[in-house]
Amino acid sequence: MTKMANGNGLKSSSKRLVLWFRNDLRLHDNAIVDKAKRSVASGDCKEVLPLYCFDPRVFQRSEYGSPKTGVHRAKFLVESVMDLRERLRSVGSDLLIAVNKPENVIADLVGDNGTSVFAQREVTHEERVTESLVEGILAGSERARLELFWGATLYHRGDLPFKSNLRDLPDVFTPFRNKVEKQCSVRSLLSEPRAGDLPLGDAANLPLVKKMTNYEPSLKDILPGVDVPDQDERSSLSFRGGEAAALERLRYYLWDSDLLSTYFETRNGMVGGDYSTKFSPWLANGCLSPRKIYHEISEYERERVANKSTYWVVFELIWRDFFHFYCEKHGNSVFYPGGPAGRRNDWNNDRDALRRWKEGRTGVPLVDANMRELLHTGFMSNRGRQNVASFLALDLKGDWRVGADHFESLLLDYDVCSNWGNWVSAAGLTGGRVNRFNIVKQSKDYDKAGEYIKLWIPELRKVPTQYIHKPWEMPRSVQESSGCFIGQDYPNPVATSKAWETYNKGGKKSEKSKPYRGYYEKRSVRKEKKKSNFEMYG
Ligand SMILES: Cc1cc2nc3c(=O)[nH]c(=O)nc-3n(C[C@H](O)[C@H](O)[C@H](O)COP(=O)(O)OP(=O)(O)OC[C@H]3O[C@@H](n4cnc5c(N)ncnc54)[C@H](O)[C@@H]3O)c2cc1C
Repeated sequence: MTKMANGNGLKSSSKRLVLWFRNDLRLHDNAIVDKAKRSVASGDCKEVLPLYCFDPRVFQRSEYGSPKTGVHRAKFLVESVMDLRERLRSVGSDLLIAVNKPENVIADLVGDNGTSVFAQREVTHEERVTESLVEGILAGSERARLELFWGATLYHRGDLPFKSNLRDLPDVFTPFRNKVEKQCSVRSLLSEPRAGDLPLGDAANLPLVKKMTNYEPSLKDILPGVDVPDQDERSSLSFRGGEAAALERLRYYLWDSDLLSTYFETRNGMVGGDYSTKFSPWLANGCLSPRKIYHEISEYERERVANKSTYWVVFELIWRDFFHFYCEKHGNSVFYPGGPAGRRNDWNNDRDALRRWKEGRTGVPLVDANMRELLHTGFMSNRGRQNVASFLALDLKGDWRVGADHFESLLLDYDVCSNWGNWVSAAGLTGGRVNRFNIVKQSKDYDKAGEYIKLWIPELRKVPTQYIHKPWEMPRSVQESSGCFIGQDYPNPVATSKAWETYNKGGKKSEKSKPYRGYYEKRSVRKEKKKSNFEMYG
C-alpha cells in the first residue's frame, strides 16, 4: 500500500488507471485512450480515471515578465477541457478536473491495489520536469508507475529513420522531409472508445473523484483578476476550443468548402478565415490529431482531387514534425540566446523598440497590423509571423527570445516546439540559411491594396494605397488630406532598411537595385525548384 493511498482512503480492489491528459485533449487517435481501452478489455484494470490539471506553473509570469498563458489561450483551453469532459461523459466516463499541480493531484489518486498513470510524452524542459515530478511521487509506491506514450506528431517517433537519440536528425528541413517521406509511413488511426470502454468503476463513488468530476473550471480560477475580452469582430475566425470544434473545422475545410483544393494558392493570405486551414490551435492542444488530418486528406484525394494544394497541407504538417523532433534533439539550446548554433549573443535590448514592436506601434504598417491582430485575437497568419519575427530579430536586432516569449504568452496555437523552433530559425540560429524578409516588399506582395493594414490600423484608413506600405514617405499635403500626421497620429518607423528602397514608390521592382533583389524566400524558391516542384520554405 502506498503512503498516498493511506492518506486519502482511496481503497479499491482493482488496479487503477489514471489517464493524465496534457496536450492531447481528444478521444480520437489518442495513444493513452487506446491503451486504457485495451487494458480494460484484457481485464487488466477496472477503473479508469481521466484527469486534467490546470497547472498553476503554466499560468504564472515568464522570466521575461509576460503571463505564460494569455487570456485568449486560457479561454480556448478551458473550452477544450470542457469538451473533452462532454465526450468522455458520452461514453459513460467523466473527466476529473483540478486547478493544481499534476504531481499533487496524482499522488492523491493512487489506489491501494496498483496504479498506472498514462500520459503523452513531451520533449521540452518544463514539460519533462513535470513528468519527473510525477514519476518522483509515484516512486514512493512499489505498485504505481508512469507510462509515457508518443502522440503529438504525424510520423511516430518510433518509426523515424534516425538514431534513437536523434543525433543524425538533419538540422534543416529538406533532408529531414526527404528522408521521412521516403522511409516512413504515417500510421493508421487508433480507434475511439465506445460506451463502457473506460469505466470509472467503483472509484466513481469516492468523494475526491466526485469532487473533481463535479468541478466546473472557470477562467477566474486559473487566471484570477483577468477579464475575458469580447471577441474582436475583425478576428479571422471565431475559434472555439475542443475536439468537436476541431472536427467541425476539418470537415468544413475539406468537405464542405473544398478549400483544401486551393490551399497552395491562398495560404499566404492574412484576412479572413479561409486563406489557410486554421488547424493550429486545435493541433497545439491535441484536440486534433495530425494523423487524422493526413488520413482525411488521403480520403479527400481519393474522392475529389489530389493536387499540389492537398499535398501542401501535409507538407506543412511535416514542418510541424520537424520542429518537434528538432527541439527534442537540441534540448534546452533552443531557448538560449545563441540557439543551437551557439552564436555569440549580440542581441540588443532596446526596451522602447521592443515595447513598440509588442504594441504594434513600430511605424512599419505590415508589422504593426500583425502585432495588433495578435494582441487582440491571439492569432496571426504564417506570413505575418515570418515578417514580424524577421523584423524584430534581423532589422531591430532585438533579443529574439523576447519575441518568442511574447508569442508564447499570446498565441492561441502556442506550441513550444513550433514556436521556439520557428523563432530560433527566424533569428538565424539553426546553422542553416537566414531568411531576412524585405518587409516593404512583402507588404506590397501580400497586401497590395493595404486591406489588411487598414483593417488593423484605423489611423491609416484614409492613406492612399501608394503610401500605405511606407507612410513615412507621405508628403505633408497627403498627410493632411488623409488625416494622418506621421509622428503624431501614426509613429515614425522605429527602423528602416536600405533594402526597402529597392522598390519604386509605385510598387515596381527596381531592376538595378541591390542588396537583395527580391526577398530571400523567392530566391530560395528559384534555387530549390531545380530539385523539386514542391520545395519551398513553409
Ligand atoms: C515566429 C513563428 C512562430 C510560430 N509559432 C507557432 C506556434 O507556437 N504554434 C504553431 O502551431 N505554429 C507556429 N508557427 C507556425 C505557423 O505560423 C502556424 O502553424 C500557422 O500560421 C497556423 O495557421 P494555420 O493552422 O492556418 O496553418 P496552415 O498554413 O493551414 O498549415 C497547416 C498546419 O501546418 C503546421 N504548420 C504550418 N507551418 C508551420 C511551421 N512553419 N512550423 C510548424 N508548423 C507549421 C501547423 O500545425 C498548421 O496548423 C510559427 C511560425 C513562426 C514564423
